[in-house]
Amino acid sequence: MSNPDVSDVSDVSDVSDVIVVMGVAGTGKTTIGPLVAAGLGVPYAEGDDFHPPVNIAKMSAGVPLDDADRGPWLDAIGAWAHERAGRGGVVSSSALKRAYRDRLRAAAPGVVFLHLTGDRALIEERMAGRRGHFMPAALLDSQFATLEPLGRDEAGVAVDVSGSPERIAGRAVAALRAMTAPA
Ligand SMILES: Nc1ncnc2c1ncn2[C@@H]1O[C@H](COP(=O)(O)OP(=O)(O)OP(=O)(O)O)[C@@H](O)[C@H]1O
Ligand SMILES: O=C(O)[C@H](O)[C@@H](O)[C@H](O)[C@H](O)CO
Repeated sequence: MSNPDVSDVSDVSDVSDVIVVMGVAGTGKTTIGPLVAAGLGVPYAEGDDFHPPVNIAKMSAGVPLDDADRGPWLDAIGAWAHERAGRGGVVSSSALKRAYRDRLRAAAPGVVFLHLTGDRALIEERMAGRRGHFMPAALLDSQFATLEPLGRDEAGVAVDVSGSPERIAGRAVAALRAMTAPA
């Protein structure tokens, strides 16, 4: 099937890799991540929950995080990924720079990235419709400016975020299964 729905794959639960759902703010990590975790039969952790309050306050005030702000947050996510190694899990983290992904890989060497990619206009529109979230859409420029897409040597897949969450998650699970299947 060319466009599997996530329900097609939700009965299989043998993925032992830890998946980091990455991408700019508003790309759908919080929406798609739990669906991918359900499809793989593994637990989901929300990356925003690992931020210290000072980071949330900074973003709420419209100020982008810098490398120093993101360090302890990445380490907390890396610790979760390490703890799940060999048992599987899905965790969200913007992981915008390669150096941030290097830091996550240092903590959890087998980690695989799922990059949710999308058109800036689409993501901005979705962010504008989001209510009660600390992240202002005004920070989207800095998110795209900071983003370094996956390199060819980085374990991971990129999935476009057009369409329904179920369709996106279905494509993501299929792509992850294809790349993590034993040779
Ligand atoms: N495929 C989709 N179709 C329609 N709306 C979507 C889709 N995916 C996400 N959304 C909506 O877009 C908004 C942003 O999605 P979400 O909060 O999941 O992004 P995020 O990457 O987790 O953002 P952040 O990094 O800022 O926490 C939400 O209001 C969500 O409901
Ligand atoms: O690296 C960053 O700039 C931050 O982690 C953000 O990406 C937020 O976590 C998230 O996007 C807010 O909703």
